Amino acid sequence: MSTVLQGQRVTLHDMTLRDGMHPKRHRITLEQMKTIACGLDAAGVPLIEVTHGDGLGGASVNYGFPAHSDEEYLGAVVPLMKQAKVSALLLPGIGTVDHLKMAHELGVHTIRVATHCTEADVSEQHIARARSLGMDTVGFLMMAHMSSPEALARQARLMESYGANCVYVTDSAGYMLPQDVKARLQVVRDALQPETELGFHGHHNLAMGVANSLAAIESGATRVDAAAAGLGAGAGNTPLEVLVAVCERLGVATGVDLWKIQDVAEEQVVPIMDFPVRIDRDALTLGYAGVYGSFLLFAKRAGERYGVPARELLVELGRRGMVGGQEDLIEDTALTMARERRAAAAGGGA
Ligand SMILES: C[C@H](O)CC(=O)C(=O)O
Ligand SMILES: [Mn+2]
Repeated sequence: MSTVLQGQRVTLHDMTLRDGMHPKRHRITLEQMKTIACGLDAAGVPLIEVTHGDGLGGASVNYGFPAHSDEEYLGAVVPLMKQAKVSALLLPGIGTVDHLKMAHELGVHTIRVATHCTEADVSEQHIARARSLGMDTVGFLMMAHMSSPEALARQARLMESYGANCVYVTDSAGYMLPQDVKARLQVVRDALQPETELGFHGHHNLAMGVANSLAAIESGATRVDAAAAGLGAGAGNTPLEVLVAVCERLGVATGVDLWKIQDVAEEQVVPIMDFPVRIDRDALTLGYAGVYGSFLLFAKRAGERYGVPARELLVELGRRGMVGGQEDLIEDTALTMARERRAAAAGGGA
């Protein structure tokens, strides 16, 4: 592998302060946000995402109320950055064009417009507006394991046609194996204009974060997402400090200082975790069953409330093919499963 990747350059995009909001229930404090962002900046991380875990405008009953508004987080972090640029995620329907304008006015450099992998058409106005504002504009195709490489390529081309200068293949469930990543990225790469960048966002539910990121770089990705200490939904994102170390061994240039990023992970990120972000049985089930990463805590809570093991609930969510935006149906499914279990128990006793 080293001969293939030697001499390549990749832009690492930090997720700690956005995807990491999921395991923090969106309650990272402003002080934590600023300290970690400054640590990432000093370590040479070129791009840092900051918003509610579900992107701009995510503050709601459905997705969870954050400790601070997107404006407060972005307003606190952007002016402190010495070299890093800041990005914001936007899911059309949750975030609006007004949120996009607010982020632009606060100095956000990159906007990432995220849709389910079959719904790129809902990103048109947001991508077009971001591009007209001169922003680095990224299309972000979530739950990409649910689409064939060819179907994904058609959606990627739509995003490109709206003005995206980079398109991401997003393994929201941490389900993909390196062969799945390669199959998709190679076809998407071929479908896009050569000047359009390709990106990959991984989750570590099957411990494939680093291997999948390398498969993505081999397939032409020039942007890869990762989080310090892996702080992200499910078993977390690809651990940034590990990816930096492996890239260095392979001769892939990241511009990130390995010792400094290790220290950020160890001294600033691990201490703010509410629980160890690791591959426990429920996070592993997300990856195994192909379930949206941010459903983890919802499933644990609903499982406890209705007496249904989270693992069984997650398997059922996977079977039903539930996708981001259907968070309210998790409780609904748990209720149905609890009723069925009661009925089965009563029937068994009769
Ligand atoms: C809103 C999601 O958390 C976006 C993301 O990071 C993913 O799909 O993965
Ligand atoms: Mn994610």
